[in-house]
Amino acid sequence: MSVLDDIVAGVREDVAARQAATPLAEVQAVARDTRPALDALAALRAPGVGVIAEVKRKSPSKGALAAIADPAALAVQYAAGGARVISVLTEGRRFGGSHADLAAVRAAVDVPVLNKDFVVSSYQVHEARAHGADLVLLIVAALDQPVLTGLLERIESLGMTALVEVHSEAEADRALSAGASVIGVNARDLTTLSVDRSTFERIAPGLPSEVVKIAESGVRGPHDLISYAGAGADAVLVGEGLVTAGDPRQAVADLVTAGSHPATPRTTR
Ligand SMILES: O=C(O)c1ccccc1NCC(=O)[C@H](O)[C@H](O)COP(=O)(O)O
Repeated sequence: MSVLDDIVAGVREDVAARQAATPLAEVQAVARDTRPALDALAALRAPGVGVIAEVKRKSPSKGALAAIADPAALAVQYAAGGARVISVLTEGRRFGGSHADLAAVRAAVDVPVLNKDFVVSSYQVHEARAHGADLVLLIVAALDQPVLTGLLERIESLGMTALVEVHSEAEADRALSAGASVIGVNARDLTTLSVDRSTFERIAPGLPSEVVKIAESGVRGPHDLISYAGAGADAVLVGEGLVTAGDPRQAVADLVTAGSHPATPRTTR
């Protein structure tokens, strides 16, 4: 079984347990009372290369990364450094996250918040909204085409934005067919877990100019952001490089400075 299949199997079990405890109608009722989603597309289309800063405790590839006792405090540091979006990993078994993390971050910052998880059912989309998410990740490799399209439509019907993650040209075609307007190219191979930044350079130039292009994984400093920007990134998504930094606010600020430098290229729309 691949890492992705293993993670998704655990997610399905956890979702079934949550749904048995809290029926969809209750989650939807909470979602209806939640502040409307922020316009993440506008944030991602702002000038300069944006930084999506991730709250990430551990991962299958690296194990424990950072204790993060107070995810909201970390998110406040990220926002103070100029992060355009905060990403919160909510998968529990392999990443140590939770919806409580998502809600705490949402309450602490004013920038859009991404729910980064392995979403395979519409129940999770409603959970994301009920906990204040503005964006929701969809991983093409984990979804067949009708489910991908249906989840994307559900996300948008709730006023949120879908970040559709791909690892190959074929997956990028599927993301576009489903109607994605924000596509993340993840440099981390979900079979080997190795990071190859050239994946973005290969896939991004083939995406339509109006699609927002996010380079995910492998950013360890401004030089990586500049390199992704040269290949057309509108934003980078950074986890490990920030949660392991001594000063996360400064680490984000250094990336933001690199991303807003006039010499840093960015796709023109
Ligand atoms: O990080 C992992 O090991 C991982 C393994 C399997 C599926 C997803 C995984 N990570 C999720 C992400 O996409 C990253 O957290 C995100 O892109 C940030 O990456 P990084 O800056 O390299 O921590």
